[in-house]
Amino acid sequence: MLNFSAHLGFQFTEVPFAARFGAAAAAGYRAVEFPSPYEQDAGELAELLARHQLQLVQFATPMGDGKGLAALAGRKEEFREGLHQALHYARRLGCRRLHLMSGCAGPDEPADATTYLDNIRYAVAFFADQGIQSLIEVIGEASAPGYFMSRFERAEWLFDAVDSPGLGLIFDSYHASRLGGDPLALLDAWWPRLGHVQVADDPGRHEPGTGRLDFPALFALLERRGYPGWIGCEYHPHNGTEAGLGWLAAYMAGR
Ligand SMILES: O=C(O)[C@H](O)C(=O)CO
Ligand SMILES: [Mg+2]
Repeated sequence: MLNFSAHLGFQFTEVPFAARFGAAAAAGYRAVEFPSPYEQDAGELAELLARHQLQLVQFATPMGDGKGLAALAGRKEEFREGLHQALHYARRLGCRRLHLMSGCAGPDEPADATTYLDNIRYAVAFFADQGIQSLIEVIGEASAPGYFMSRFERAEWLFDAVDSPGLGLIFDSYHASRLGGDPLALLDAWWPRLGHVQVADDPGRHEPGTGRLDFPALFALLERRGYPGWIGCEYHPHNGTEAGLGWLAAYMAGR
């Protein structure tokens, strides 16, 4: 049976951030994820996770003022300093996966492959020593203009160059579909490097079942492969988080 994690940046936004932990647990989730814990005190977050018996599945290293820093030529020092802050939170929160976001290039913010590769290699080694897996995710430019890690071809280049089990892919069904690929074929091809999965339907980025993606087939593939990890529910609820959990109840009932 597959395991699902609530994405607290997308779901349960009807209530303030601290209340989302209890709401997710009450809805049956045993794990959560959200990109940035740094505005909250690590001790308070640890207490919320413990009180609601939730695991924290993954979060991102400090993202600067946007979607990360790893490929930004002028921000190498800031990226590397951020790894220490991320490690502090990961240890305190018992989290074993960290997302290294590439950042978005802009007119005054150059990004390049050499900076990115150096930084990813450095971070993968830094976290692997601590038993933490580093993750990258392909996010299309339509969702994040200028995002450096915006194509699966580029991810292939990165994985070949880094060549370490300490690096895994976040496969996000929505971005995979938006990029024009066949999400099932992509998921299958990326299986050996899979570190985490996120789901949302396309179009709309709402609940599974609201668009054209074949989630029964996607879940069957993950089950067949014996996927041991978590599936983050990174979608915008169409009509309220709890009202939109029917797809998950249906999946659970079918197991
Ligand atoms: O944009 C995404 O899909 C990422 O997973 C994300 O939100 C990280 O902040
Ligand atoms: Mg995602």
